[in-house]
Amino acid sequence: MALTVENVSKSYGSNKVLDRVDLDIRPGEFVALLGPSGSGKTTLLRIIAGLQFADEGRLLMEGEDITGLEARLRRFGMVFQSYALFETKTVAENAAFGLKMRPRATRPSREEIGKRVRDLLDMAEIGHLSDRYPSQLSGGQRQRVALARALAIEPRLLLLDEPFSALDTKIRKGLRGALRDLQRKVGIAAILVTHDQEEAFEIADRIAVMSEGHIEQFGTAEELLRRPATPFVAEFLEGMSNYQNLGAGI
Ligand SMILES: Nc1ncnc2c1ncn2[C@@H]1O[C@H](COP(=O)(O)OP(=O)(O)OP(=O)(O)O)[C@@H](O)[C@H]1O
Repeated sequence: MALTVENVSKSYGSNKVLDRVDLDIRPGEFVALLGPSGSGKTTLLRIIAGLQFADEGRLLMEGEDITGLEARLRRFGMVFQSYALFETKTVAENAAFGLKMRPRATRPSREEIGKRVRDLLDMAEIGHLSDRYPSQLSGGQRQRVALARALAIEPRLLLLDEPFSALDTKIRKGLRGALRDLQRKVGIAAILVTHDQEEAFEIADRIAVMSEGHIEQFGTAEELLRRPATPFVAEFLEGMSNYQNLGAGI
């Protein structure tokens, strides 16, 4: 397994927001955490990222126990809803940031950084924008920069929290394919938080449907549609029964 989440629980005061969550992510797999607002998706992702810590349970990355490891030592790439680019740096400088910040011993040479950044920007189809500043980009282009920056550090895992939710529907749909292609090419496992059923179905290999702090069912789109494990899953995915017609995933 790439990542194993084992028996993770988290409470805020008397509010239990995660209740004994288990999740296994295979190498190279794209997993979506799908559920309504407040179901605990972001909390689970933040615990995986090391930005918050579980009250109970363990996290294993490639067999290594990372439960107490601080975020910056996990070597995970992260993309959030807000673009969080450096406005005074160009696209290429933004993408190179994580690499340039590395201690000298593990930092690639300037030439290697330049090449890696160029390759990633090309893969994200924004190579022609490398000298622009964020203010000169569209929302979709900014998210592509954020994605290239997250991947530049050669992360062990890519974490995405509603990365497209601030964008309009048409751009969002275009970015789904770009994200999936890029993740496949780079070949690392990824976890996407979304409340959008269609987005999860289109991008993910497997989907964890969450409700009230636990995982109702974890499976492929086909498994979830054919054999919903609970009435909640059946109801939450009700509108997706014609998904085959969208032509992806299953
Ligand atoms: N720092 C916090 N302090 C107290 N309660 C919190 C905190 N963060 C989250 N919660 C609560 O935990 C529950 C789960 O929140 P979380 O953000 O993980 O859900 P979500 O499924 O990601 O929802 P959304 O799609 O709205 O972001 C919610 O009831 C929320 O109010």
